[in-house]
Amino acid sequence: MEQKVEEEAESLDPYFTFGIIADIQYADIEDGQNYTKTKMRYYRNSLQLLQSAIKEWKKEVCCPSFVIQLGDIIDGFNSQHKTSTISLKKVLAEIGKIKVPFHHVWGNHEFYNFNRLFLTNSELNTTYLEDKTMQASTRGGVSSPGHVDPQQFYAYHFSPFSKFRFILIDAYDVSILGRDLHCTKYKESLQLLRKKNPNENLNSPTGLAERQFVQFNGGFSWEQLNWLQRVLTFSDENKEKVVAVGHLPVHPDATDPVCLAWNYKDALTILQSHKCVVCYLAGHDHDGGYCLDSYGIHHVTLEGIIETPPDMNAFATVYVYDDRMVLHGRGSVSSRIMHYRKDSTV
Ligand SMILES: Nc1ccn([C@@H]2O[C@H](COP(=O)(O)OP(=O)(O)OC[C@H](O)CO)[C@@H](O)[C@H]2O)c(=O)n1
Repeated sequence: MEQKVEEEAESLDPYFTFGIIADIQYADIEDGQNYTKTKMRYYRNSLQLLQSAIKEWKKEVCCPSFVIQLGDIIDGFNSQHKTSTISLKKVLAEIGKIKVPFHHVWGNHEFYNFNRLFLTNSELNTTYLEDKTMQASTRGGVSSPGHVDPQQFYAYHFSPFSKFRFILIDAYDVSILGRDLHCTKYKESLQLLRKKNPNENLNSPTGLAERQFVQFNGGFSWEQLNWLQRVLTFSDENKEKVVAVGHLPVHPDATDPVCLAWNYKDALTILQSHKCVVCYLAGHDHDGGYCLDSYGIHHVTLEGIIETPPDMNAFATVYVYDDRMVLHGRGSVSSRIMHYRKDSTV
């Protein structure tokens, strides 16, 4: 497969290419195990792996047009060590060494370190890269970038090439992470989480029928889902191909169920009801995952940098063509050829 992917990627000129990387979770602390003690986490080395991914992307014949950082850029331990700002600066300095735009997704570790107001005013808010041409018709109710209300959600879309659109969605819109304790969304999220998870430790999935209802996950508000509907309707009508992106996976066959978004079914139903959608990219589950759903949408959950041993790596370059995307994985990321669904628009 590896050789075929490289041959595929080099044989034709792609429309454009882009990089993907997930769960860097940098912290200047000793290596340690994950909560369940099944995997090592290499907190310092994650910065080196980011560096080598950037070197590789810079060396590519066709330099990526942009990179999507799928969330959890620094680890929650930074908060305890009071190193959140310095660690973020270090990671962003590395990212600054490649002159292509990074689109940043927000994951649970962003909220362990920062609140929404901080994130909104930080370099991790990349809504300035959004496509403004259809803003008025789709963004309804959401303030313009720079004045984003932290009570709202962090979601936007952009079109890097004619007839292709990427939509970043906010899987912590409904969540108790990052929200002010007094706001309605926090109170409603806590109420929902407590209803679904009777454990004293709300991070524990023990005994749950719906294992995704843990504190380290979140979900999508109806306001955001309606916005998503409107963007996808535009893309259908405009005969575009859409790649949706979020920190949390939305298909149970592409992840350990404990990593799914709370109301993943609502998001999935919407994505599947629009023939423009060809792919969904996520992070969060460090083991990674993949499935092609019954509607022909490719669900890629990218392996996490944080649990990737120092002598390996985990990132990818995606080559986009008229009939397929070729994902060239590095290290623990499998390469794959992802043909578009037959009914997708041309
Ligand atoms: N069974 C569990 C699992 C975790 N916790 C606590 O929840 C917080 C978040 O966990 P963490 O593993 O750090 O989250 P990641 O986003 O890095 O990884 C998500 C998936 O696990 C990856 O596969 C943390 O405070 C844990 O201690 C818990 O209490 N009980």
